[in-house]
Amino acid sequence: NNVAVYYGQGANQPRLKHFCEQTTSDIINIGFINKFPKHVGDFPGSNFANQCDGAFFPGTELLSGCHQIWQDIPSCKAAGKTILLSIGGGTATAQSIPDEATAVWFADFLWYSFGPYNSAISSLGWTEELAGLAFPRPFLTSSVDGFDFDIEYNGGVGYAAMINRLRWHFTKSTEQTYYISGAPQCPIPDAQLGDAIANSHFDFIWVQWYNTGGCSAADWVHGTGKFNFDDWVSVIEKSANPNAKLFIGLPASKDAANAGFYLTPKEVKPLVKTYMDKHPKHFGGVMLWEATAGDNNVIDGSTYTEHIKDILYD
Ligand SMILES: CNC(=O)NC(=N)Nc1ccccc1
Repeated sequence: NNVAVYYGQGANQPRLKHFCEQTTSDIINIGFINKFPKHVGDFPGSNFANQCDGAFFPGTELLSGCHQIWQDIPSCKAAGKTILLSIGGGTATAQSIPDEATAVWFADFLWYSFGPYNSAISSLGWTEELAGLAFPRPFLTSSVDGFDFDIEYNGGVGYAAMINRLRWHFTKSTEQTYYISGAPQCPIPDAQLGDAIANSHFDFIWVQWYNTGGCSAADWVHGTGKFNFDDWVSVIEKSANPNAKLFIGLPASKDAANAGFYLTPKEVKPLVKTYMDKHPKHFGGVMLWEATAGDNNVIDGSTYTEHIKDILYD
């Protein structure tokens, strides 16, 4: 079982390698690509909070000086971490995919800009003169292991096409395995990712069981509502990848989510044990929002993230 954490939006967060030097997290979602292309040829935009140097590729909202992330990804991969680039996030309230052509363009952009470096297609010193001729490399020669879809608004159309295009790129690249993951909210069907989950291949689904009362992890602990892990297993079994792994998404500290959703490690343990044992085939582990909050939430001398890791491995 794995611990997946989000990185990139933490308050005063340390650089990425701080988390790659720890044994606690296995999958790190770097968030976010928080602006989406409006049409073919348009660039997406990014935000990684205090990381990067504030410079953008000219004429875009895409950060160009993320030297810490560029430097740290190789050591993260060497430490056996899976590094995914997360698209969307809680602030992408006005983002959407207007049509199929833009979905394919967005997928190509992500692949050539953040996937395996190919000097024939992407330029390390991208300038505006190269627009339309070459893709930029925000993390320079470093590449990610796949893409996470944290689509919280205006979803539905376009994401299945985008993911299927990324899958096409994945099959062309035999040098390593690439992954697709998603972070739906707990109500079923998820308005934003339901269509994509049904029609394109996800490897990991980490449900945000901490934003919506009635189906949350806190509901299970408090004996309210209906925590719906079982129902999400059924969704996955009917999806384009019936073997996708299902993770329990949780807030890593009290102030990392809306009031009432945070659970202490003692409260989490029976929940994780119950569903790990009930669904051994689909249970993938726990996702935490987010890395820095978990690191700063020290309980009995261990971080929250360490407590979660221990619960999964005890
Ligand atoms: C993995 N994605 C999220 O956790 N998104 C999100 N909106 N989280 C959140 C952060 C603070 C308050 C409520 C939700």
